[in-house]
Amino acid sequence: MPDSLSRSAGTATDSAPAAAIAVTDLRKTYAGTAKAPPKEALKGITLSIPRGSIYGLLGPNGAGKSTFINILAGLVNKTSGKASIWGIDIDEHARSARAAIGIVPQELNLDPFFTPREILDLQAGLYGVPKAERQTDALLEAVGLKDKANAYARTLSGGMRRRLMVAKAMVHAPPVLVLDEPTAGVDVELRQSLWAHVRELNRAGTTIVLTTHYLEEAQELCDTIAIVNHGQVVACESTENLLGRLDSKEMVVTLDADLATVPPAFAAFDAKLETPRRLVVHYKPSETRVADLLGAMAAAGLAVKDLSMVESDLEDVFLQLTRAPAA
Ligand SMILES: Nc1ncnc2c1ncn2[C@@H]1O[C@H](COP(=O)(O)OP(=O)(O)OP(=O)(O)O)[C@@H](O)[C@H]1O
Repeated sequence: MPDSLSRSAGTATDSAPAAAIAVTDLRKTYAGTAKAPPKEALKGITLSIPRGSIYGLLGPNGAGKSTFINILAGLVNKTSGKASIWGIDIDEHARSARAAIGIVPQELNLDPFFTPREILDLQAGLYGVPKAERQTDALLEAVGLKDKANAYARTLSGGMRRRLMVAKAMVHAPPVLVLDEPTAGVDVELRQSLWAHVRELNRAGTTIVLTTHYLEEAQELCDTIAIVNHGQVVACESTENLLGRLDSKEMVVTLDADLATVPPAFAAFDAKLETPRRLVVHYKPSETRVADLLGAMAAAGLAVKDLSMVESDLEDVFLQLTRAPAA
């Protein structure tokens, strides 16, 4: 096992890589069948997921999120490109790379006749974690299932099962944990408690990658968001910046008289003259009030005949980025 992995998730050392996951020009084309043509699911994804982050991977159905995760998990063979997990190349050191990642799949595939303790022990056995190093009780406690350690999995609620899945993905103490749609079909209360667990794991040093359809979930949890559409990254920036796109409104002003140029007072507002009588101004509602803009127009001697506002919200941004037809 490479040195870079010989540490627990909670004790990142200087030798730990800056990127928990790094992929370069990752491509996947699924082979066609007699009935279906080949499908290019990933069209050259380049991403660097910072160590210690909670990273959101968003995209509509069929965008390629599962393909991306399954390549990292070693479940799907990439067509081309490079990928490394915790600095370990998935081609050169497939086993070590897989040991650096824990995946919580969408489906709750737990054996109903095993108890949480047995399920975690079995999983630890699969990963070759020596008995003395197993953290079964600590993990069960971390996901709030200590008092259910010996209950049959079939008697656990949906939320408990999902938390057990998280613990199962953590038995080999991977520094990177991927949660695939962790709260699909989960009620609001449970969602909050799952989020709290995810934050706790992250505070303890685990890098979290989350795929979700819920913008609200990504907004709440993730420090960085990548939006994938048709197998391509269409946005990748801090959640703050992405939301910053929302703190943006457009005011379209119809004037009474022609203007030759944009008045200097509006240079800071990315103002444009669409026509000599149509001035478009962009502003941040958090910083600028409409009344101030109108005041500035009056001061500049502009007679406003009519005005309209164009608003955007996170959903608009997402839809704008993901509704574009495939290239
Ligand atoms: N085994 C496969 N064979 C052929 N095509 C596939 C296969 N798996 C996925 N695809 C196709 O590749 C594209 C990407 O699928 P993928 O499951 O990665 O998307 P996704 O973003 O995870 O979607 P969802 O949000 O619905 O889970 C889709 O068009 C899908 O139909």
